[in-house]
Amino acid sequence: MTEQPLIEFNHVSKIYKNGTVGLKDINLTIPQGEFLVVVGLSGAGKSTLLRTINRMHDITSGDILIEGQSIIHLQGKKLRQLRRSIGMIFQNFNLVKRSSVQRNVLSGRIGYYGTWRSILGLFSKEDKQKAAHALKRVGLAEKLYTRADQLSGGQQQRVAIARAFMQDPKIILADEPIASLDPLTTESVMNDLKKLNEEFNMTVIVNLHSVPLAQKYADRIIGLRAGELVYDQPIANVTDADLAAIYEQPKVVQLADRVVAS
Ligand SMILES: Nc1ncnc2c1ncn2[C@@H]1O[C@H](COP(=O)(O)OP(=O)(O)OP(=O)(O)O)[C@@H](O)[C@H]1O
Repeated sequence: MTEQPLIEFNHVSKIYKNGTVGLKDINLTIPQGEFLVVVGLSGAGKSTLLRTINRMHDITSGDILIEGQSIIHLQGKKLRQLRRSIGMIFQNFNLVKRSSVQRNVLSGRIGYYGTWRSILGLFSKEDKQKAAHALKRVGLAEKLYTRADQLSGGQQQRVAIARAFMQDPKIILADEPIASLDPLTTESVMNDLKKLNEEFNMTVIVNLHSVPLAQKYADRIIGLRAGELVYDQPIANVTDADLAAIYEQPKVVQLADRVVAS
């Protein structure tokens, strides 16, 4: 008997209002606990793919299932529950810069609180302890009361990872999490994501431009090109030549596009 995948894309297409094709007939299954890396040229649809999983973007056709349940029509409480179970890491960290690190990390718990308690910031003692623990995990225990904008980019991204951890998510979506970081910091951020994956069996889906990092961290690599899934292999089968092919510039088409666009 095959195990039910955690996430399933069935013939998923996304066309933006202006007619741009974001995703084209994507069929994909992602098992629980996988560290999946999505690669592809800029504009290939990587962010779109990620954002359909937590319904930041709605799809045009097809279906997306999580644990066998379609998510595409979820509303209200059910949608909030879905989003609570999915942590998101952004390229630009998305912290509240003028708030303390503690407050930023605690905000990962908001999905578990009623509206008023969230607005008033009345977090429980347990959650404050959990926040301290989450920060310790990413090596920032001593920064609890520091303002977020006083941290380096790498530290801010690690706070964002601690915030995602606070959600107790099943899935972590990371959209170019290291794009604005130096190589050393990059490794620590990727290691933090890998730890969540290995220690808590969280499913991690990361959009990356760096081929070496994709090869170092992924269990499996998928490639997108112009919204289509053009590559899908477990890491053991991935070759440099495959990855180079995904990143090959479609020169003729691009030149033609520019002429049309100019
Ligand atoms: N809100 C939007 N409205 C219209 N088109 C969009 C929108 N967001 C993305 N697109 C287009 O959809 C396509 C896929 O974009 P997407 O951001 O998913 O690509 P990407 O692979 O993540 O690119 P990058 O690596 O540059 O982040 C692109 O052609 C992009 O211009």
